[in-house]
Amino acid sequence: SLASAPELQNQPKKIAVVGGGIGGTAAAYYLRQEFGTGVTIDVFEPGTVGGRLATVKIGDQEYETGGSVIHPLNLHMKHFIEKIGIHQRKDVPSKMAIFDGKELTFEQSDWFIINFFRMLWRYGLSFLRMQMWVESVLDKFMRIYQYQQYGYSFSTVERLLHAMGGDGFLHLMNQTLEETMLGEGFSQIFLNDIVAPITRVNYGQSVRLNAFVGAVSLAGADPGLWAVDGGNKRVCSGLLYHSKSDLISARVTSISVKLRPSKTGPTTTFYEVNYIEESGASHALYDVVVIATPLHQGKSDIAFPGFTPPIPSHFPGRYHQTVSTLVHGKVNMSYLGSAEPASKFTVSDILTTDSKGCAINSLSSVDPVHIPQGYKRPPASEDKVWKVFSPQPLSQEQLRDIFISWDSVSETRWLAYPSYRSLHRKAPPFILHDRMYYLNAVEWAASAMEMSAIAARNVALLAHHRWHQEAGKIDQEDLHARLRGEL
Ligand SMILES: Cc1cc2nc3c(=O)[nH]c(=O)nc-3n(C[C@H](O)[C@H](O)[C@H](O)COP(=O)(O)OP(=O)(O)OC[C@H]3O[C@@H](n4cnc5c(N)ncnc54)[C@H](O)[C@@H]3O)c2cc1C
Ligand SMILES: CC(C)=CCC/C(C)=C/CC/C(C)=C/CSC[C@H](N)C(=O)O
Repeated sequence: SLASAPELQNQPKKIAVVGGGIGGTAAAYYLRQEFGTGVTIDVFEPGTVGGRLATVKIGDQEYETGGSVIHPLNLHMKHFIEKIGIHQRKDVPSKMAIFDGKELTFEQSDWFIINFFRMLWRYGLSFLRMQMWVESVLDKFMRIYQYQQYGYSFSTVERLLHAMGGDGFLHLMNQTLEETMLGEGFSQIFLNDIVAPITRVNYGQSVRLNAFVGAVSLAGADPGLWAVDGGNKRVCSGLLYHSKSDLISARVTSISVKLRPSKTGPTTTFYEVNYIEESGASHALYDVVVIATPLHQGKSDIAFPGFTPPIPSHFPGRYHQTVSTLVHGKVNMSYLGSAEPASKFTVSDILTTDSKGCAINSLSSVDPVHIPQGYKRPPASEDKVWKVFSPQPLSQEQLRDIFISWDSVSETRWLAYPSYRSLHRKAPPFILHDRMYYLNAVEWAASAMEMSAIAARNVALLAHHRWHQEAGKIDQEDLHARLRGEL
């Protein structure tokens, strides 16, 4: 193997990270942590640092148009903001409603006790049982932090999931959320009324996505979600700065292996990264490469000529389109089938059921990325910013249905996350070649900021252990039992 060549026993001299989203910048941060100050880390990013963490300006304020909420137990994201010295956005209490394309079928009250009894009346203990099920998945999920703390890494997404939750987690990847929850005794009505609206707002997909990403989606409706003051993408620029990496504003077009004689005799292998920057095409040699962008149609187009076995530019499976439309205007209460006066309507998140009449996945009143002192979210009677998630761009007619007036519309068409409909096809590997790694393989388990951060730490550890031939830190079984009592 290339990693066993004697000249590789020292530290690598140059590492390339392809992609400057949360995955790539977190990888740069953890690679610096693993390999120390002697290595040069170049991060290639042709667009804005942040990738799918992005904001748009409306009036004088910025609003999140991509990844927006972070779970209170997402420990890497928490660690990043502490390290960078930025803060959580001030919390503005939110209120949820469910819309079936004709009317609001559920509206959260300001009072916890009223919500509790409404849910109990309609769905018995299903709501509480669902929270307990998600908590049990999260409990196992949290094991990854201890494994990573001790330096353990995994060569595939399946091994990583297995280390967290054993066969049970692999089983979640092979079953739909619908099958799993029906099997756990939840009713089809509960799935249609409550679970589907959550999977629709969070992944734009039905309850027939795999049960692992389904659980992550339900966790995305937990209380205590947070965001970063000034915009989530600040984490990416902060990590880039802290990792002391060099940002190269360029698109990588191909990566191939190059052999070079070394001073000591034996030939050394490098990766030649070809890229296009504003001034034209260029290339550079690296010891280690981390790909931190999805290798899928429409997401990136990187050729890997000359590898045996071949590395595809595009792995099987496709990314799901979610269009995020930010509208500054007044919502049309009669579109929501509501007779409530707009001045009293303070719901912030309107989720939708999987019914024919519903062209949108969600409609949310959004707050700016920085919450000014004394800020109160305006009621629906006032002009404010709404975010619509839909599978297709909204037509003028749809806009006229949903809003009575508006003065700005900003549309972002995202190839947002994998289409999780086809059940567990094997995820792509984390290791593409001896010293070339693929972070976004993790998105086939679930796509979320924290998932990219976990994969970033995993590939940095993998790169380090494989460079130094520390096989005992890769793909170890029974870590949970072995580390019990260690922390
Ligand atoms: C609308 C939407 C809402 C979401 N909401 C949430 C949420 O609330 N919470 C949550 O946790 N997650 C959410 N997500 C998911 C989350 O945003 C992603 O999982 C995460 O941002 C992925 O980060 P990444 O760095 O792995 O990939 P990306 O952010 O896609 O970064 C990849 C980068 O690589 C660059 N690139 C592509 N090709 C090349 C090339 N050839 N050379 C060099 N660079 C290249 C791209 O420009 C891009 O910047 C949401 C996603 C979307 C789209
Ligand atoms: C990875 C773990 C354990 C938890 C992450 C939970 C989480 C924050 C999931 C959200 C995933 C996602 C793709 C959300 C998209 S929409 C977000 C928000 N509702 C919005 O309207 O912007």
